[in-house]
Amino acid sequence: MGHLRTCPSGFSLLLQDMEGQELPYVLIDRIGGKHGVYEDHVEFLEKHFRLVTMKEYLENKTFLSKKITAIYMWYYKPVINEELLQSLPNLKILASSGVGIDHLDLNLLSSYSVKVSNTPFAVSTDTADMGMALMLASSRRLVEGYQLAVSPDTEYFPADWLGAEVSGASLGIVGMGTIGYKVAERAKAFEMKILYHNRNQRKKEEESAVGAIYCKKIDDLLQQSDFVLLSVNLTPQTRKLIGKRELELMKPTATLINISRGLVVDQDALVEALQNRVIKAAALDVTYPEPLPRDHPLLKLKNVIITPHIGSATKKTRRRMMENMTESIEASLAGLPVPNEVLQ
Ligand SMILES: O=C(O)C(=O)CO
Repeated sequence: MGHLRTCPSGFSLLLQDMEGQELPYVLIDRIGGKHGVYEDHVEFLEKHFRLVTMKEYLENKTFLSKKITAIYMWYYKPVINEELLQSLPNLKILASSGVGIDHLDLNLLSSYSVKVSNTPFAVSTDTADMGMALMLASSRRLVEGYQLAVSPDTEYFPADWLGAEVSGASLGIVGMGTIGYKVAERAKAFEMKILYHNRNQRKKEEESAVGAIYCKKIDDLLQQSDFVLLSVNLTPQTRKLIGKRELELMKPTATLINISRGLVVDQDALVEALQNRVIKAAALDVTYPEPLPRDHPLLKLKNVIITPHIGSATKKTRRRMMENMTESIEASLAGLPVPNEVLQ
């Protein structure tokens, strides 16, 4: 007899009747703390899986190594290496939180016949919102404004304290995937002129829905944009995509916004460009490393705002990511097509 199990996001699986059967053993790094699975997700996860923390696994490796069939990778942990993969002969799937997969060696995982999933659709709306938040905060100098407002000896309404307008400005989106497109939808409401650069041109109807103009050459986008927003995946092709040359092509009044990965930008070149006012400002949700060393020059510049990689950090989105990861693991272990499988 089978029964229908419905996950909260509506994905349904016809599973074998599990009554009396053990739940699948799923390896996690830890519960709570930095990188740990959120404590308020645990009740849900434990209805589906027998969670095994790394600590528990290392203490009882002989028994657990054959039992574990999935890894639930919450924010880059546990770290996957050959030694771990060799020790898990029955591992079928690694479910990774978030959209980026640059922290994974897909060739290595596939050589152990391990499927990989991520959660691209769960994170796209919040990450696009974050791009807009950074653009607005940087152009209207919110952080500096807050400091001015709370300073004990400040004078209000200083004549030289002016920001730049977002409405009506031009926005160049580098990487027009799901997140980039959602940024464009938001920017349209701000009456921005939208340019984009992408490996492939979007369909005409998608372009006209947001009024976006395709730039086959990234240089054209860089030269024309008041704001350049990076929403590309980090791959060998996009590593340090924005370097000295590209920064010099940008307008001296332009702002660079990065919601993708720190390594898409040559950070030394960025520091130099900001110090020498080659570009006006930067607003970064991502850097390398994360966090930056406390004495890093980017942390000292007034024309930079930095947030701690919080693109998808809202309660609902993190919950949806966890549900998506659960669905992918269950589908894989049931031999069904895996939602959000990362195909090589
Ligand atoms: O989902 C990801 O990979 C993110 O970094 C979101 O900010």
